[in-house]
Amino acid sequence: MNYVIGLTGGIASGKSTASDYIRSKGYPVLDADTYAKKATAKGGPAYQGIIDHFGADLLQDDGEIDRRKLGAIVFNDTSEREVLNQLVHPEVRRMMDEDKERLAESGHVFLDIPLLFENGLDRQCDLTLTVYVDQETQIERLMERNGFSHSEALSRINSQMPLSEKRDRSTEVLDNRGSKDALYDQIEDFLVRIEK
Ligand SMILES: CC(C)(COP(=O)(O)OP(=O)(O)OC[C@H]1O[C@@H](n2cnc3c(N)ncnc32)[C@H](O)[C@@H]1O)[C@@H](O)C(=O)NCCC(=O)NCCS
Ligand SMILES: Nc1ncnc2c1ncn2[C@@H]1O[C@H](COP(=O)(O)OP(=O)(O)OP(=O)(O)O)[C@@H](O)[C@H]1O
Repeated sequence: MNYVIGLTGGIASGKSTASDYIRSKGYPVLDADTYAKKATAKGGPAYQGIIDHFGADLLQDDGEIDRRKLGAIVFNDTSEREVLNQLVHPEVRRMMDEDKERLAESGHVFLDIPLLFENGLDRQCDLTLTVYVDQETQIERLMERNGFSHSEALSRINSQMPLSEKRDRSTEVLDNRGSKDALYDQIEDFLVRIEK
C-alpha cells in the first residue's frame, strides 16, 4: 500500500531537518511552507489580496512582501492571522493536492504541513508523524535560527496548537529533544516499518 504521510510539528521543532533526511532516502516530501512562499511571492495567487488588505507599506523595494513585517503583524494578532490564512491556505491546498495526487500513484508521499492538525488536514493522511521537542528547546532553537527575541519566539509558538497536543493526536512521534542523529535513527525505524 502507498501511504500519504502527514509530517508536522511546531515551529522550529525539526520538520525541515526530518524532511531533508527523508528526501535524501529517495521519498518525495511536499512542503507547505514552500507552496505558501510561492503563493505570496510577487505575481503569486495570494499576493494582491495581501497588499489590498495589509497595505503597500508591506512591500520591499523589489516589490516582494517583507515577510518579517507581515510576520510581526500576524503572529501578534489572531484576526489578522486569520485573514492571511484565508488568502493563502486555499492556494496552498490546491497546489499541494495536485502534486500529491500525481505522486501518490507511484509510492509513499510525505506532506510537511506545520498546520496539519489546526486545519484538519490529518484526515486526508493515512499516517501522521509529529516532530516533538519540549518548549524550552523549541524557543532556544527558534531564537538561534531566526535571531528572534524570546517574545518574538513565544508569539510564534503561541500561534499554533500546543506541540504536546499534536504529539498526542499523532499516530507516530519523532522525539527531537536529542541530537540530529538520534532523530535520523527514529526516521530509519519508521521507514523500515512502512516498507514492510
Ligand atoms: C507570515 C509569514 C509571511 C512569515 O514568513 P517567515 O519567512 O518569517 O516564516 P515562514 O514562512 O518560513 O514560516 C515559518 C514557520 O512559521 C509557522 N507559521 C507560518 N504561518 C503560520 C500561521 N499562519 N499560523 C501559525 N504558524 C505559522 C510555521 O511553523 C512555519 O513553518 C509566512 O509565514 C506566511 O505567509 N504565513 C501564512 C501562510 C501559512 O500559514 N504558512 C504555513 C503553512 S501553509
Ligand atoms: N536535534 C537537533 N539538535 C540541534 N539542533 C537541531 C536539531 N534538530 C533541528 N535543529 C535545528 O533547529 C532549527 C529548527 O529546525 P528545522 O528548521 O528543521 O525546524 P522546522 O520545524 O522545519 O521549522 P519551521 O517551522 O520554522 O519551518 C534549525 O536551525 C535546525 O538546524
